[in-house]
Amino acid sequence: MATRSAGGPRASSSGSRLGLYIDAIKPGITVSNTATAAAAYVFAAQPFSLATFLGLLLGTALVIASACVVNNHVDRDIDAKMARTAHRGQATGQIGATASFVYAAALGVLGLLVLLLLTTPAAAITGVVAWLLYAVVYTLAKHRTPHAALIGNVPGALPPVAGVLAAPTPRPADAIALFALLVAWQVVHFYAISIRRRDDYAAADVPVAALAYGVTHTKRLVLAGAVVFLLAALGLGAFGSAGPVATAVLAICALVMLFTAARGQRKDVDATAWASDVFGQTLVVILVLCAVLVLGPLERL
Ligand code: HEM
Ligand SMILES: CC(C)=CCC/C(C)=C/CC/C(C)=C/COP(=O)(O)OP(=O)(O)O
Repeated sequence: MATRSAGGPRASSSGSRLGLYIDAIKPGITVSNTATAAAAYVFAAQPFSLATFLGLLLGTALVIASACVVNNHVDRDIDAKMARTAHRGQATGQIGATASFVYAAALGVLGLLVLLLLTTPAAAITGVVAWLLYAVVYTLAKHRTPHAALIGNVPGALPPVAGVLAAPTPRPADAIALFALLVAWQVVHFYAISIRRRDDYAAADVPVAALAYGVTHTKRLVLAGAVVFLLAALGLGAFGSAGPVATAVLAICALVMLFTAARGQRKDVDATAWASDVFGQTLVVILVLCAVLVLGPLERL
């Protein structure tokens, strides 16, 4: 039977107690997902309200952080077996069940209150739905099926939808195109990760795509994700509020990812190194997407 210390440095700490609690909210994921919500609000809000923007920023960050704490608690056994996650406080046993529960509840309740008081009911409801999908549905599915990636894709694509819905007059086309962009982006992002980290996932018996379908098939899914990203970028220009410059920048990002994805289909390419390149590119692309959304309104002046 699996024990929490197997494969992980149970006795070692990643730093101070505060450091462990910061780590427990997955700062990279919390910050980047919050950024997509905030950027989508700037893109969609006419007129812009600073109070709503700050409420969305804080409320979304707290709700995502809460979901990450729950996920880290449930995942503590598998996290202890993966080199990338073995240092986490819940995996090492330094953050127990009660502390996780209190921490997640405090973050979640505060986040929901901030969203309800400072944004719109639709944005707050989107936050609750995303919390349930990530903290409960994805987290339970991750251990059992490779389709978990597609389930996790939905909450990952909902923060920009919350951003649009926090605007005074949200445009459905913006919400739909941004949702599609994020879904496609995550296909590229996570299927590349599943290849790059496949040994880690194998050690923890997590059935990610690269293990369940094989590396060759997963590479094709990465390529498909890049194609859909291009279509969604064009859709944001054709049906949503993106101007020609914003659309062109996103299309260039899509073409770069497509080119890299296509290069990786060759048999002689080192799959792990290629997947790491793709992963790195997704991080640059999400930054560019946020910048395009923030600067996009300038094109409409
Ligand atoms: C199905 C959805 C997703 C899954 C399964 C997923 C999974 C992961 C994993 C496993 C890593 C660590 C990769 C490594 O170090 O090799 C990672 C990193 C990262 N992900 Fe995702 N991700 C998803 C969605 C998202 C979304 C929606 C965003 C942002 C909008 C995001 C942003 C990041 C960032 C910034 C990192 C690097 C920083 C960090 O490791 O914390 N991810 N993701
Ligand atoms: C408003 C709200 C709550 C939105 C949710 C946004 C969110 C946290 C998206 C991330 C999606 C995701 C599946 C991440 C990977 O988790 P993982 O458990 O596979 O990552 P790990 O292996 O690093 O623990």
